Amino acid sequence: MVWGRYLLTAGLQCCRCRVTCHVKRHYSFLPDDVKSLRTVINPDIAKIRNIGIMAHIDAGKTTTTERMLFYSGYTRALGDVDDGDTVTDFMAQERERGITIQSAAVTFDWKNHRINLIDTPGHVDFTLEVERALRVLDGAVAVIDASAGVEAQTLTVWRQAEKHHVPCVCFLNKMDKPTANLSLSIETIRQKLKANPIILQIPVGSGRSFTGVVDLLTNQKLIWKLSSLSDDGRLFESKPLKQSDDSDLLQEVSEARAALIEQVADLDDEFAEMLLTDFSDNFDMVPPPKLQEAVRRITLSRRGVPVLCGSSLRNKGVQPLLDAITAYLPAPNERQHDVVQWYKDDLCALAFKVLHDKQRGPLVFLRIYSGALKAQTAIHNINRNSTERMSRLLVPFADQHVEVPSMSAGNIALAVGLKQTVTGDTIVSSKASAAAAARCAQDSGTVKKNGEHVNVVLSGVEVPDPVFFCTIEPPTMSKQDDLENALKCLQREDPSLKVRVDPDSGQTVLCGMGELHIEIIHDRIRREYGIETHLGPLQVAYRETILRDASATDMLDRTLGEKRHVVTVALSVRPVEPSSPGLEFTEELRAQLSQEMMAAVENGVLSSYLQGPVLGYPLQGVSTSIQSVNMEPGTSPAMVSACVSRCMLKALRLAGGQVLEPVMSLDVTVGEEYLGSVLGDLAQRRGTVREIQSRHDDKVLLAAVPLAEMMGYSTNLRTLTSGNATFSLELDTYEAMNPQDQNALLKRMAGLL
Ligand SMILES: Nc1nc2c(ncn2[C@@H]2O[C@H](COP(=O)(O)OP(=O)(O)OP(=O)(O)O)[C@@H](O)[C@H]2O)c(=O)[nH]1
Repeated sequence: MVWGRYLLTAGLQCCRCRVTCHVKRHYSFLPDDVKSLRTVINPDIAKIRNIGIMAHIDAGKTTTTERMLFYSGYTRALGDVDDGDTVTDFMAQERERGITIQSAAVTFDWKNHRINLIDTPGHVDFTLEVERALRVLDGAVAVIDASAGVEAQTLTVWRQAEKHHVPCVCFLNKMDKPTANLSLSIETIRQKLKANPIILQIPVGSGRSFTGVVDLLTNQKLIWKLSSLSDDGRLFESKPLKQSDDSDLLQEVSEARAALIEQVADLDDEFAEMLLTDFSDNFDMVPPPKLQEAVRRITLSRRGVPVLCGSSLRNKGVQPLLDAITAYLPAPNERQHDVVQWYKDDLCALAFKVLHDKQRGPLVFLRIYSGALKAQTAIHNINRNSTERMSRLLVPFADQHVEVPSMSAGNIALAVGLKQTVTGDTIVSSKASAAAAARCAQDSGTVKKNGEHVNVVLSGVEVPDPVFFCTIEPPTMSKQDDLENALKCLQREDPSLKVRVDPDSGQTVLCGMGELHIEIIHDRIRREYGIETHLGPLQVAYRETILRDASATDMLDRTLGEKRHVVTVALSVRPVEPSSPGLEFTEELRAQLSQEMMAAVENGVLSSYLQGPVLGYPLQGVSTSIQSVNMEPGTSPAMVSACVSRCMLKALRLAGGQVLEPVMSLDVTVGEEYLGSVLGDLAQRRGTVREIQSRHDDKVLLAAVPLAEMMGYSTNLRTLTSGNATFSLELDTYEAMNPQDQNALLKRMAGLL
């Protein structure tokens, strides 16, 4: 049986209604024709779309993904986030909490195209997951709640997509809500995302009577006549707009289509020229495929963003969204990736995610940029300078995996057996291949020779600094090794989780991106590794800086065994902008010191930046200038480092310390009647209100609040507003604490409060 979408043209007998249809009806596939996972093969690269879905929390990413899987024939029933039975949210916590934590890669086919789709989490604690996904994707769908317009997290993710030059399509979801507003949503795309929306569809009906859309390219009306709430929306009518249709709709469509043609002509010279040459009499006669090609060029160059609308939950508008993904978003070979050219047809892949599977060990998600990956072969990891063997190769289908013998460029694959590879590593076929690529890069003359591997390694994923930390203890000392192993595995999966040992207490410390992040890690250790751990109180990752310039000198004279080590150091420290370089040597010193001694001095300075003079938090905004380093022959680099560190401590103490606290930007959307209580609560949390916006009956509160005051905020907000508020929190900046607050913190830390 052929799968894919059926088109029953006028006059054919429709298999569902058993009557002769006079309109075109579209089907995703026949009712019992569920796609077999075994049919996964390597597709033509031009037909691959590596796509991410990004959005604000609760905008409907998971629901939309589920509908895509269903309409493309990979699932038999519609998953529902509210019932906890979706395919992509497969971790136990995800099902229980109804939110997406880990990006699950999903592969499916739509109209002869292979779509590799990554469902990305909307919660700010998991921003790194989004960043990782964007690094390896070629295009993205931004799902926006049409009743809210662009919200905070969409903006954050959009900026990340811009950074990686990822072309996007917007899907205005939840058009079935009475408060859905197309023009408001479009305006927020313009205002907040600073993007150029290209409206490709006009909704038919609004709120509960939203029944479908008019496609402005073809003037076709796509209507989902759902007979009941359980109707799955596979069947929809597609018929041309007629003069007998509602006159307001006809007028709206005519104006929107004219505006679309004008806008596309403004943005695309080729289209403008064709319009003036061939259709100057009547622009409206321009053939839909020509319009589509121009919209594609505009999308790929990010001069504009196609906008579609629908309601995933009510099963309307998802099939046209899939069509738009294949029509407007780029194939892998239409994207430029930094170092890939040097590998030509040799393998070059990026590990962008690691998962731990109890049976199979680490599973590494790889984006293949060039060449092919074959099961049961050795690969070379350039970052670790190691060669390891890949036992099996899988195609990820949410929590199921289909085994394949090989995968070609443009695809996303899951490798089994790679024990050393971590997120961000570049994988090639052999050491010789990496060397050949390096030679090729150097011969081209366009790349400087700055280190053996630098030019041939794909840029990895930026990991933000964690803002929260807490101690973690196993139930008994006998479980310490198990805990260390669990944390090692979790860290390989999640580079935003940091683990360190407190030098004073010897306790293990977890550092994460937020309360929820740490809570989830704690939960996973219990569920997946069977260890009941105890978490200490959650603490804020403060930083420190200095208040003024200061200089110091120090001398170290120590005899170890037979050897005498004598070194004298003079240096000065000064406060600078956080982005300024943290260490300067005079020209004279550069000439005088060997490479080894320079590195030893640098070590001494950098290690003292890890512990500030006030409370021992890492330092930022400090620059050190080394004035002199004099040593007697035979002095070891370790002694030089030790002397520099001691001297730094003196200088930093003289310079006076200042604690910096992380300040978050907070967005709260709340019903108007609860605004007063939310504002009152914020005032008690040292919050500063920046703006209060109106959105329908809701208020959107934008504020800055110190992270230290945000512990337990979600529970508190829920109580204050009886569950009628949502919020998002994002690190904004580090700010100097005022003397009163700093004193209170010092006392608290000393156990005096
Ligand atoms: N009215 C309406 N509700 C929707 C629609 N799509 C999704 N929802 C509801 O919105 C809520 C959030 O949907 P999800 O699909 O979990 O959203 P998400 O963006 O994946 O959420 P996170 O994974 O937590 O970021 C659920 O209660 C859905 O039932 C829609 O088209 N209309």
